[in-house]
Amino acid sequence: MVRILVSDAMSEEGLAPLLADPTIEVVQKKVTEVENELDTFDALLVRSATKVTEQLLQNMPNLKIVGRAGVGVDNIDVDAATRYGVVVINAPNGNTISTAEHTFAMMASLVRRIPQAHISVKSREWNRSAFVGVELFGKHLGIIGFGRIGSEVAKRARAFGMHVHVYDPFLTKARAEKIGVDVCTLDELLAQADIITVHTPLTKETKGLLGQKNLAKTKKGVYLINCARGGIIDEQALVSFLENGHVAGVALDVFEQEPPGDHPLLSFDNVIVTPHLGASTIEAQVNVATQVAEEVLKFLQGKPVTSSINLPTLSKDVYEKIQAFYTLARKMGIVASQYMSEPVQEIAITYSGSVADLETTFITRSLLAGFLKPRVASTVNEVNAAMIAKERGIAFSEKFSANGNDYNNSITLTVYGENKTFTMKGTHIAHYGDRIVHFNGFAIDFAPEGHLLYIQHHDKPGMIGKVGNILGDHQVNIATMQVGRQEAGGKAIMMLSLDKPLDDALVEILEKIDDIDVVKRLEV
Ligand SMILES: NC(=O)C1=CN([C@@H]2O[C@H](COP(=O)(O)OP(=O)(O)OC[C@H]3O[C@@H](n4cnc5c(N)ncnc54)[C@H](O)[C@@H]3O)[C@@H](O)[C@H]2O)C=CC1
Ligand SMILES: O=C(O)C(=O)COP(=O)(O)O
Repeated sequence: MVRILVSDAMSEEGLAPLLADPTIEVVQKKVTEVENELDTFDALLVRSATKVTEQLLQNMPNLKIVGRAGVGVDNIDVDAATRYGVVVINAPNGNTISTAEHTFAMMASLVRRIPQAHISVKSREWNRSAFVGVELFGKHLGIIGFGRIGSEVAKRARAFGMHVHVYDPFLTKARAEKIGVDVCTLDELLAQADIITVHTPLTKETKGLLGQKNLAKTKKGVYLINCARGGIIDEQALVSFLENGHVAGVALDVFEQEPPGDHPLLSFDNVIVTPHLGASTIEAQVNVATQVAEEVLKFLQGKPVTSSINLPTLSKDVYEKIQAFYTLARKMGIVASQYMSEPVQEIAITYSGSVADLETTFITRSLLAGFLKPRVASTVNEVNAAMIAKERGIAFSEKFSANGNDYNNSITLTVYGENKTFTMKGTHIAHYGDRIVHFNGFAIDFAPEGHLLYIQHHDKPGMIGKVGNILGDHQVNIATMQVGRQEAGGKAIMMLSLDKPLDDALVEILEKIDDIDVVKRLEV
């Protein structure tokens, strides 16, 4: 039974695909309420409240995937998740509209002082002159971060007759022109805007982006809005610009610490606040929960996920095309790693023929994961394979060749070890399966599956018989056997597929046979 922990409040409707699956048990409890069973969960679903720290990941050794029902993953230690081989996915667009609408609600509330007026009337006052606002029409709106939410805010601002200026260092000119916004530098935006709203992720670059220095470049009387992440506008700097009257008003949905406690910002009359409500609509919550639930389900069924933070993303079409090679590559990695039982410095992969035109990132990661699996104690998979290879000083490279060299497609793997170099070539044949067609310099044809026994020997009459007899005497049945040689009477190999794995004693007996040079068990 697969166990999924849902540790933040999530829409039941969105979680329906998981709740309906009889092979899945969904536990809707906080991490602190299930401390004794953390090691039993396969998946963890969170919003922004649960902090997925390295410590939590360590306490959840069975965890395979973290699903963030929302956009920001700053509450998740993605690097640590990657190291532990845990996939992190999010729901990148399910709450875009809700957050853009909330930003607009905050903007209108800010310039018309609606929250303050509301409190006043509820306190039985009727003071119309105290709440004179300004129009949005004709004002200059500066949007910092022009992704999903920023661009939805821009559309609404234009409908309100605002002039929109955008700063986003990653925005392409073509996209900006298509949307018809004025793209400017940060300094230009700061100098022109009557209202500034931030819509970036919280990163090293954006933390404190609107701090002492940049706030000083804004117009006196500027309004500021943060419905993105606490800390993009530096809270301490903000306090001083409110105190000196430079900033006319601030709307905050997010805080450096949530909840903010008794923060000095909360005592300013012209600071309006909401408790991180951008995504809190029925629609957004159904959307994000549905997105992560469907993605987690796909992942658990071994299908590709499309919104992963730490894996290359794959469409269903691409996945279907690469699937066969993905499996072949994994098996080749496992075989090569066992054959090369020595330290390895480099792995070179050449994709030839039809496979060379495919998205090979995943195939390479699969091969690396297969190669590293017999060598590392921790979980290794497509998420962390490249990172672990790097940590272990194993370089890897990919080459592509349109020519399949007698095969419609092939993957050639060369492993450079401390003492020797090993090469193998595999191909996938439709309706036939995975075949290894070159092994260690020998042309051969075997399926990389099950309990394999590789023997390198001198090409002499009777060698196959000797091996066959010994295995037979020890009740080891040979399922298939392939042979190859470089030249008559020269070096030759046998690749046997056995019905059960060989024990050490039998390997030693085989090694002692005259004219046998190498005996290797390969378990795939
Ligand atoms: N208040 C709430 O409940 C919600 C908050 N959010 C937050 O809103 C923010 C934006 O979300 P989306 O628009 O969905 O993300 P997005 O990824 O679509 O857009 C972010 C944009 O920021 C830009 N950017 C990155 N670094 C920048 C920098 N140094 N300067 C200027 N621009 C930069 C990127 O190029 C990108 O265009 C995120 O921080 C997200 O976590 C999202 C949903 C709900
Ligand atoms: O999606 C995001 O980035 C959000 O900030 C929404 O957070 P929440 O899921 O409401 O805790």
